[in-house]
Amino acid sequence: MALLEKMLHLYLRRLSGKVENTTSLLPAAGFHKHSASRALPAVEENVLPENCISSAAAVGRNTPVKTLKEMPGPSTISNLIEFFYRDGFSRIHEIQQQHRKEYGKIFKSRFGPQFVVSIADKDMVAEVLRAEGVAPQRANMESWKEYRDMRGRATGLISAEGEEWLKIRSVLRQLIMRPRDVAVFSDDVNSVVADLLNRVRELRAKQPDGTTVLNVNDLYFKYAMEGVAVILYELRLGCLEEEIPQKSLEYIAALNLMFSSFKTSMYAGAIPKWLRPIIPKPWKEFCHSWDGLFKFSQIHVDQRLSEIQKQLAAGQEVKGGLLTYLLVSKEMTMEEIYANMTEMLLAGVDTTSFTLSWSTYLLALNPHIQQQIYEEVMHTLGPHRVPVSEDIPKMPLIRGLVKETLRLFPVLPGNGRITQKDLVVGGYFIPAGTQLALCHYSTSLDEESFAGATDFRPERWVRKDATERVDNFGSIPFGYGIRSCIGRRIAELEMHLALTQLIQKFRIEVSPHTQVVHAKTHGLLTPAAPINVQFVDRE
Ligand code: HEM
Repeated sequence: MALLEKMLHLYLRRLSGKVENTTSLLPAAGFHKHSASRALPAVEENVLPENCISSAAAVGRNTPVKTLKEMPGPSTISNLIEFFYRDGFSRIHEIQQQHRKEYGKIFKSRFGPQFVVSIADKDMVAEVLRAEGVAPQRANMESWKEYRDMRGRATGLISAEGEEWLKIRSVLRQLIMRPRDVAVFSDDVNSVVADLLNRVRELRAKQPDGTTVLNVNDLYFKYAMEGVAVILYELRLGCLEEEIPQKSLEYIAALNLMFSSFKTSMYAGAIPKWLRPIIPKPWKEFCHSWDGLFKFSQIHVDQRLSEIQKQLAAGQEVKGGLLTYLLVSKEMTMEEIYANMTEMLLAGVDTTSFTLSWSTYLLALNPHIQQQIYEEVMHTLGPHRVPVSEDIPKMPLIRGLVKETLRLFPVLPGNGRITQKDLVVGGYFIPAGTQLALCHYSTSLDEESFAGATDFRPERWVRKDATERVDNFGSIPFGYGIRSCIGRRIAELEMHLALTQLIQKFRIEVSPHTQVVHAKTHGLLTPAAPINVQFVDRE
């Protein structure tokens, strides 16, 4: 009883924001933990439809199907201890592995009223994703929707469902889903990369050895923010300047605050409404951070709208990028534009910056691999030519570098789905409405799919012969199918152009300040300590 009390106490402390929490910017990424402001209808564990025989190839024909009741999994009490007593929230990726070892490739968990089936096998993940309907549901977004209803805001792509989601997705997918759609942003992104290179030079000059840059993620956060802003809002914020303009400083401070308070308030979704008067802080912070995020987007969207109106009034031709198109085409309402700009900014900064940080760390630790990639860059571009998006397919190792980084450190270590129809997976009957956790970290590090799974081998993505065949469902860092990451091509463009030029200009090396950096889950898979490396001039 004392233990239960202690766990409840810890739980409430977390909920009230006194303990750092670890939720995700993308609701599905953090699996189930912030998706239950209104619990899903209880899943009946002991049910099988009549004459239920599995047709799934994985279990063979005419195999009797088992019920969820028969599925193994950790007990509720051991889950509570793991997550709330042993701070499992910062080790979700490791717990995935541990549970897979203990219970197999498909197992169930219960978190209070929430019931989750976890799938840690690439073939079963493929089965689930291939069976998706036209508008898959990732997680229960009730708390996001509640905020939007309360403020009269629209839902964006992350939070929308059904018809609403289909409408927004069909507008955005024609603008940014294919590499050639985002190729038009190459010059804008390259102007941000030029600032990134300058900033590296400025930062290392401040260190006694003249080469070390401390905490590269801080640098990449600003790069990613500037990169997404130039594409989404068609403007430069000046985040990478030595003297950041006051106006931009305020934006950065506001955004940082929003990001951090957003992270500490995600538990709002886990608190039942009736408990809010007793524990008001998470919901208040949740609303406060959304207010800030929407305000930021609205300022920039309105600013662009007024520029367009002035151009039109002066009889000038209106030219521009993504935002201009959305404003001019009127395919979305103003509220939908605000909501999507807000949610895309939210989804596009940390994801890209953590991946760049991990790539940099892996390059520093593996100089011989870095040398191979450098030679490829030299062969394609020489020492001075700035790459454009058409150059990227000619540099398969640059692409392999990003893929391999995301395999070893999938920034979203897991994803979610709520099944929309009855399924048989791994021999178990899973009724519609069941919450699934797709364990991407675990499948990414599976020896069966990736020989030498813990080794950093970007070239495994280049060779596609029988021995090194890469199975895509083993590592799907951007998700799969119709509900996959809409910003994938934007993120890849930003990462490919930045990494190519960093490798072209600098040798990235470990420094005496470099420490062993492990991953921790903070919603996303983040470096648990600062990454400090040297950037040594190539020439
Ligand atoms: C390394 C960078 C990134 C990674 C690894 C990543 C990964 C993901 C993943 C795994 C999902 C869920 C997909 C699914 O459920 O199947 C997702 C969704 C999403 N991402 Fe990304 N993302 C990245 C960058 C970005 C960027 C730069 C943007 C925006 C500019 C963005 C916007 C979104 C949006 C709006 C969704 C929701 C899509 C929907 O529900 O239809 N992401 N992302």
